[in-house]
Amino acid sequence: KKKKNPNRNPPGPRGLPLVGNLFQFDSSKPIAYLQQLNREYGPLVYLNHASTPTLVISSTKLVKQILKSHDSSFCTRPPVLGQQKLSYDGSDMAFSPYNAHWKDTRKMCVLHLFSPKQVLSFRPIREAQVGRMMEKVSAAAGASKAANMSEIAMSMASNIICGVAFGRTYDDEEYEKKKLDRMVLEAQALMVSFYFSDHFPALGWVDKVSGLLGRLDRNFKEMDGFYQQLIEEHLDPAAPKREREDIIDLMIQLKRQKPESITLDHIKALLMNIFVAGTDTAAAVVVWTMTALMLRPTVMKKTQMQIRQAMGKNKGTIDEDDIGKLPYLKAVVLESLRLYPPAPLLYRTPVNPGYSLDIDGYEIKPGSHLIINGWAIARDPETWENPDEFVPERFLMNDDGGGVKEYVEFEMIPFGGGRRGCPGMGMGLVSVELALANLLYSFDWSLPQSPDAAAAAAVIDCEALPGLTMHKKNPLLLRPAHYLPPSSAIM
Ligand code: HEM
Repeated sequence: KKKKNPNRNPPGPRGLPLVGNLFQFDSSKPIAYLQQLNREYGPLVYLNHASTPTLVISSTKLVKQILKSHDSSFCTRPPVLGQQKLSYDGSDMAFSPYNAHWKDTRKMCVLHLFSPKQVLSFRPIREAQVGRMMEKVSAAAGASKAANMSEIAMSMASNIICGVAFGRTYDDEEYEKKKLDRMVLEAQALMVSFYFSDHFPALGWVDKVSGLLGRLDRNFKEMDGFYQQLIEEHLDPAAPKREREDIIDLMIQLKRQKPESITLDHIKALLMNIFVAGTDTAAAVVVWTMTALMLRPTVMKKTQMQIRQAMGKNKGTIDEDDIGKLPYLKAVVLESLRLYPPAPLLYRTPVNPGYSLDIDGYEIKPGSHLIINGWAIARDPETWENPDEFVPERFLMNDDGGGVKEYVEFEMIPFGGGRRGCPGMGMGLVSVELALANLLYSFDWSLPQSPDAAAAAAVIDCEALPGLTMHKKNPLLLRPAHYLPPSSAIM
């Protein structure tokens, strides 16, 4: 085994005394910052975040070492104050440390909540919400107006999750819905905020004085009240019967079977995960895929042609049974997930704080935090031919379609990997494919006319907002035109 620098850290930028590289990390543009480091120092970069050694990993070869060979040692999350508070101190799955609770919760979710059978049982919710989305787009087309696809995709994804999680959907203008959206957005921002307490425990008071802890507390109480009310409604024997079982019903049944291991806080924390991890990831995939296609008219044409040929002119609405007949669309979604992963950074730290690891000849110190840069990994030139080009064909079995190849594990990681990989992948993918199939089948798309060239360019630029999920910064405003007469295009 080669030992390049047994006693030295991997390469990285010089830091300042005490704070190290902490304040060099540009959290408003994390991907651009990490890409710059990758270019300058290679696929393994060392950063000193106050006293925490932080490693940035940007190649398939290295990510395999972590998520495959050393997964059991690196499947816990670094503790972050905002995430701990909003997850009821790790009573959830996504931010829980790797422990017996996480193992039980993960098993329960995989077996009962996100199983293929359960995902299938939510199919009517997805199809109904995609239908509502199509009505909105159709109204914009009828009025020859631009549709705000960022808002429309978010509303669809959020209504699917509300239906799945607690059996309710909302109108966009409803007060409750606006309140929920605001709370979830605030929670997401608080989860990635910078807390002095995380890096300099002695300066924890700064978080209090700055008002951050107050905001965190208020958001927690608001969200907690919302979950509490939902659970009470589900427990109320006089409540009207719901059409189908939702996640809260399933959790209540599981709690009855195992009252000692499932508490109300566990149910609430898991609801938080489903809102935070399931809503805007799916919306972001729809928006980035439409953006990618608008930037590449030839691929857009080919995708629409393949869908329209496979579905014929009288399909009306594409349903989930049809998706298997659309290999090119599936390849487009995979290529979009490769180049625009909505959650591009994965976070890990050793399960055992004393654990040290040798990566690529460097000894990684105990207690290090790892940032796995999925954005760079999916562009690794050692793995991909023309990595920066959008080529859906790379996922097809052959030139005539003939089926879609699965991507090779760790060559791209849009759903993460190893034990902490996304358990909602099946549910997320099917919603995204159904939405895109319908949008591309029924409408032709163009950019809104704008006298302002900069505003017009922003519509399909690729600037992203910072956060756990990478959203397009400028809303995607597109003009839809009915490809078929409206009566046959809409259910
Ligand atoms: C297309 C949509 C989605 C994408 C791209 C996505 C992506 C991801 C990624 C990158 C991770 C981190 C994995 C890791 O650290 O290795 C993750 C974790 C997770 N996702 Fe998803 N996700 C999607 C949809 C969903 C949905 C619909 C749900 C639930 C309804 C969900 C629930 C979760 C949970 C609970 C975790 C945490 C798992 C753990 O820490 O054990 N996701 N997802």
